[in-house]
Amino acid sequence: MDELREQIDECDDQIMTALDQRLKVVRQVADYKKNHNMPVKQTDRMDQLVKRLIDKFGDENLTDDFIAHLYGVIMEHAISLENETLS
Ligand SMILES: C=C(O[C@@H]1C=C(C(=O)O)C=C[C@H]1O)C(=O)O
Repeated sequence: MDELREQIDECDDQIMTALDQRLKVVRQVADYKKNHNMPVKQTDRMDQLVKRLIDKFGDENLTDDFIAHLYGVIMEHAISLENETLS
């Protein structure tokens, strides 16, 4: 049991490291949009992104609904940070 939970902790560390890296890139995207007068929220990109992830990773663990929900939360947070960056 301890060994299994260590594996879960390692997975969580990887997830958080990847999310932090993603948000650093999002801040760069915010700067680009500011310089090019582009809107922060881009629903076409968000839809394409979720579709790509579902096509690539969707299975009995990562269900379509879970991927859509998870990335809804992640992208709304990204949009909040972008708006903060621009204000
Ligand atoms: C990061 C961007 O800004 C917003 C956030 C997105 C994201 O977190 O992936 C995607 C589209 C935009 O609504 C982007 O336009 O690429």
